[in-house]
Parts: sequence; C-alpha cells; structure tokens
Amino acid sequence: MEPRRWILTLTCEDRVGIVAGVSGFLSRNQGFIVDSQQYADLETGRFFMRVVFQRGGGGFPDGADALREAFAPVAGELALDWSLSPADHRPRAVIAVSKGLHCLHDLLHRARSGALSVEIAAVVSNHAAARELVEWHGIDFHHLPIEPGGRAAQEQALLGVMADADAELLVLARYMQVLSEDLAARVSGRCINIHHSFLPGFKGAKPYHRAHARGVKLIGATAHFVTGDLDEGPIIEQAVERVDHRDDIDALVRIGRDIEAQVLARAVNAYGERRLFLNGGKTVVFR
Ligand SMILES: Nc1nc2c(c(=O)[nH]1)N[C@@H](CN(C=O)c1ccc(C(=O)N[C@@H](CCC(=O)O)C(=O)O)cc1)CN2
Repeated sequence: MEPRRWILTLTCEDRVGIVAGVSGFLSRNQGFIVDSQQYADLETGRFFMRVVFQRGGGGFPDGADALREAFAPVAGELALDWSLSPADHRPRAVIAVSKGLHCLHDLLHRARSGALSVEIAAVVSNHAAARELVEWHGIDFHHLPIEPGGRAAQEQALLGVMADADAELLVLARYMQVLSEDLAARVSGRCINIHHSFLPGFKGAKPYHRAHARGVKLIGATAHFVTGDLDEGPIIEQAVERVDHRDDIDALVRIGRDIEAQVLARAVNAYGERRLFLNGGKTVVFR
C-alpha cells in the first residue's frame, strides 16, 4: 500500500536557511519529499513554501499529531506561519448561489466525479431555484432570502450554516449579493468569488452588457478572494476567450458561463490542495 502523503505549507519573513531548515527536519525524520515548491517575493520580503512528503523509513513520526509535535520547534525557530495535513484531506465548503446555477452545476458534478478537492458540505441561496438540484446530489440546501432590512440577519444565518456544517471555505458561485464588511472580514482568506469579467475590467454588475457595448475581442472571468471592497480582492485565477463582432450579449453570456465554471473550479481546487497563499493584495498559486 502507498505510504500516506502529507502536505506542509508555510509562509514567513524571508531569510537564509528556511528551505534547509525544513528539508533538514524531513531528512532527520526519514521524510521522503515527493514535491517541493517555494517562492520568495523580493518586493514584500515574504517567503512561501509547499512540500508534499511521505514516510521514507523507520523513525518517521506516526500520524498528524506526532508530525506536528515534531515540527513545531523547527517552525518556532524559523518563525513560520504553517499548516500540516494529510494530502487526501478535503476542506469542507459551503457554496452560495443566486439564480445563475451553471457554476454550482459544475462544482456538484466535479464533486460527484471525484474531481473537486473540497467537500461540499451545504449550499445556501437567496432564491429557492437550486433546491431540487442540490437535494438530488444528497446535499443540504438552505434557502436564505434577504428580507427588506434583513441583510444582517441573513448573513448571520449564512455563518450559522457554515458553523453547523463545520465548513471553513465559502464559495460565491454567482452569488449576487454584496457581503458586508463584517462578513467579508470574518471569512477573510477563506471566501472565493467568481466575477464574470477579466478584472480589473468591467467591475460590478452586468459586465457582459458593458463588454458588448465596448466592443471587446476577449471576454473572461476572474476568481478572487472576497474583501469588503467589491471585485477588489486578491486574484486567484483568470481565463479569457476570443469573441468578435458577431457575438451578441446572449452569446457572450453563453461563452462566459464555461469560462466562469472552469476558473472557479481551478481556484477552489487550488485552495483545497493547499496550493494557494494570500500575499498581501495578491496571491501565490503553486501549480
Ligand atoms: N464583499 C463582497 N461581496 C461580494 C463580492 C465582492 O467582491 N466583495 N462579489 C460579489 C459578486 N459580484 C460580482 O462578482 C457582484 C454581486 C452583486 C453585485 C450587486 O450589485 N448586487 C446588488 C443586488 C443585485 C441583485 O439583487 O440581483 C446588491 O448587492 O445590492 C455586484 C457584483 C458577491 N459578493
């Protein structure tokens, strides 16, 4: 049987000796490195690293707690912000959606076919349109309409669903409500939105209409971490497709749906596989 694999991710203030410190720890503990990627941002002075490793011989710490206990002194010495988990761990996620269900369909299908690296724990929506689809997949659906003056209560209910589902990640899969500053702060670094344009172009509502009016030759989609500032969060993934004068707004919307679904799934998988790091107003995404 293949030995269990582990993923160590870390970030820290950059200095000489980080890679040596980590690889030295693994060597001393019979850790066999399967994949290692690191990046030094010379502008911010931050360092990022992701190591995939497995048991390489006798003396390898047995289990997550033993590994974390063994690594903690090294991490303290190097002043690391770190996380260590089994490679097959899939973070639990809540998906939020409004009336456009194409990204939700895609995520549910990928989850069902084992191609999604997060576990969909529940789906919430300010409309009831997705209930039948979600329940067909055997997943909890929560209809959280926004009553007049009820945005704060609705957001509390959304946080309640995340807590009850033990979910760490919130995915806005064409959820057309602007999260409050408070909610955005509470899910900072663990909330991913898909915006239906190639940011920074065409922020806000109805980007395809405005792209058509502008006569663009490329349209795209952008997955980003959510912040309190609409469509301003750190970009995780983007893609574009060529369009031309023959493509009316309906065509742009149709072409855009596929781009949105693909870009969002890539971003969610980067998060689930611990390949994604916040780096100030930007991100580091290991391939
Ligand atoms: N705090 C944030 N919340 C959300 C973000 C974000 O970047 N920061 N992105 C949106 C998604 N989105 C574009 O990608 C978007 C959604 C909604 C709107 C908008 O103007 N909504 C209106 C209501 C529209 C309606 O009811 O249909 C509003 O909220 O008043 C613009 C952009 C998700 N949330």
